[in-house]
Amino acid sequence: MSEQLRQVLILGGGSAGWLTAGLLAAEFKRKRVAVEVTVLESPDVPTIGVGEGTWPTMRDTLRRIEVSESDFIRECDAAFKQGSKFVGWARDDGADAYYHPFLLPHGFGDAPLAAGWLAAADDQPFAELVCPQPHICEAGLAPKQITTPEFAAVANYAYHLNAGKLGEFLRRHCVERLGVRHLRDHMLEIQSKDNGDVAALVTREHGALVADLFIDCSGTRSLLLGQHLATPWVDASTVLFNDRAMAVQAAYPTPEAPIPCQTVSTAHDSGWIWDIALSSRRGIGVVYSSAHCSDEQAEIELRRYVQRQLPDAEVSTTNRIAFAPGYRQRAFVGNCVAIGLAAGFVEPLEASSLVLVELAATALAEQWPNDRSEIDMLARRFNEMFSYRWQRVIDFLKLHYLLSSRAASPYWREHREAASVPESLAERMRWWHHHAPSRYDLGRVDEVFPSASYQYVLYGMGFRPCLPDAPGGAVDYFKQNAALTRRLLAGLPQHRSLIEQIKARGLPTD
Ligand SMILES: Cc1cc2nc3c(=O)[nH]c(=O)nc-3n(C[C@H](O)[C@H](O)[C@H](O)COP(=O)(O)OP(=O)(O)OC[C@H]3O[C@@H](n4cnc5c(N)ncnc54)[C@H](O)[C@@H]3O)c2cc1C
Repeated sequence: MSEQLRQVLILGGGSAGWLTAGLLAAEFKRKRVAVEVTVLESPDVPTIGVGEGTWPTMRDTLRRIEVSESDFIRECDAAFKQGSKFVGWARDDGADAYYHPFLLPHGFGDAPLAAGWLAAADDQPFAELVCPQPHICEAGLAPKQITTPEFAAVANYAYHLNAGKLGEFLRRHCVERLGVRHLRDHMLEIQSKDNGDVAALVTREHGALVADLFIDCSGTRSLLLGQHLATPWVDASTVLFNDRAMAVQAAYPTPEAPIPCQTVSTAHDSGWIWDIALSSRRGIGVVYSSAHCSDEQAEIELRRYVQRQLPDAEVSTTNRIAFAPGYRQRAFVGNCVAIGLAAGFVEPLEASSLVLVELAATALAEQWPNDRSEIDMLARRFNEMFSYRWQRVIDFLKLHYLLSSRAASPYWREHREAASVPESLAERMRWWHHHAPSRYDLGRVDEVFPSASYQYVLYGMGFRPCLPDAPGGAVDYFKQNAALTRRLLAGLPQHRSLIEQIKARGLPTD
């Protein structure tokens, strides 16, 4: 007899728990499937409190969850993000900078843009030649106008947001609009069935909570997949060395100060510093490797950066975070699936964590099993897909370190040692000496980082391939990009001004 899945229990009420609850409940509502979604969140264990930069997928995620973009911007102190600016990653003197924007290069796939850029030989950075977004960001402009409907873009965008407020915002929406049940209680132990499936989570106040499927969003503790089921851990620390972070919040100098529309990632001797501009404040943090840098030195780097960028700013106390870079070899075992930090985390570079949450929860919602007999099939597909995704994320992040010429500190030199480079990346690097990254390099649906992202980072970091193609029609696309850039610079509002207008009037909803 088939056992239909009627109850799903999500352990954890951080960003992963609530995004997952929202995506599942909204999909069940659309499909008229009667599945009860419960979120169990401990009053004793705080959420991690960071994770403020997103990927453009977040627009589709919020739209699917059926929230209003204007409300989200108001309530989560959100601002727009059009990509990342990398400062000082290529050279020891720190004077280099390049953009990884969210818009694809203009003419991508239609003309040999990289060959055209090399032939132009006028020192213009690749991203600036092929994409308007670096120019839009440098001018402090927003990616849309007040007349652009919610979630629609003039220039592709993601968000910077307050992680604590996002959880609160999603909780309210999920409970009030999507019928999600919320329990604030601490899980004490896990009960199992004879076949190894989880039967129930035993809580302090509500006793044993049974469900058909359990989602582990318990953060780095990974209580179900890691501790209870002991699924193997894939250690990524030999490839990506960072394992510590410290974060502060800094006030804008004046209420009118511009809001940067990109994440700024600035390299230091043993890691890098993120600078994420919300509408209400900047979130700034240092990421580093404890094997290469003491906590004291990292804090000095962080304070020095804040002092340089925002002299005299009011700065919060420091939030210190330790993490182990890696991921669960299988995130879906029996009737348990891990999403978010419980499934893994490598480091915050390029904001790859929340996007994996969105992809995992969407994959689960869209392929919801009809009964228990389908779970094992789904688990195999899910594990194969996410193992691939983790490997691609690790390769892409490693690329940022591999291409650096920084040589003054062991951290950067060791990042280039062959033993630390995954063979999958080393092989692609050999290929990219004579070919521009293309869809043939990364062929899956929903690649987290598409081949355009590799072009932006490779060429931004100073990698100069020897491409056999003639520049062909690339020059026409460069001219079109320049014309498009002029039009956008003339037509887009200042970022802060748009945020203020949205707060006052809201965006159109169709
Ligand atoms: C330094 C740093 C910077 C980051 N920056 C980014 C970024 O810019 N962009 C990005 O996409 N991601 C980023 N991330 C990752 C991002 O923070 C996480 O993906 C996101 O916050 C999701 O966390 P989570 O919900 O999995 O875990 P958590 O926020 O840790 O939530 C865990 C939940 O589990 C609950 N819980 C734990 N134990 C129990 C128990 N016994 N009973 C009941 N409940 C329990 C807790 O109460 C909590 O609600 C960053 C991570 C770090 C470490």
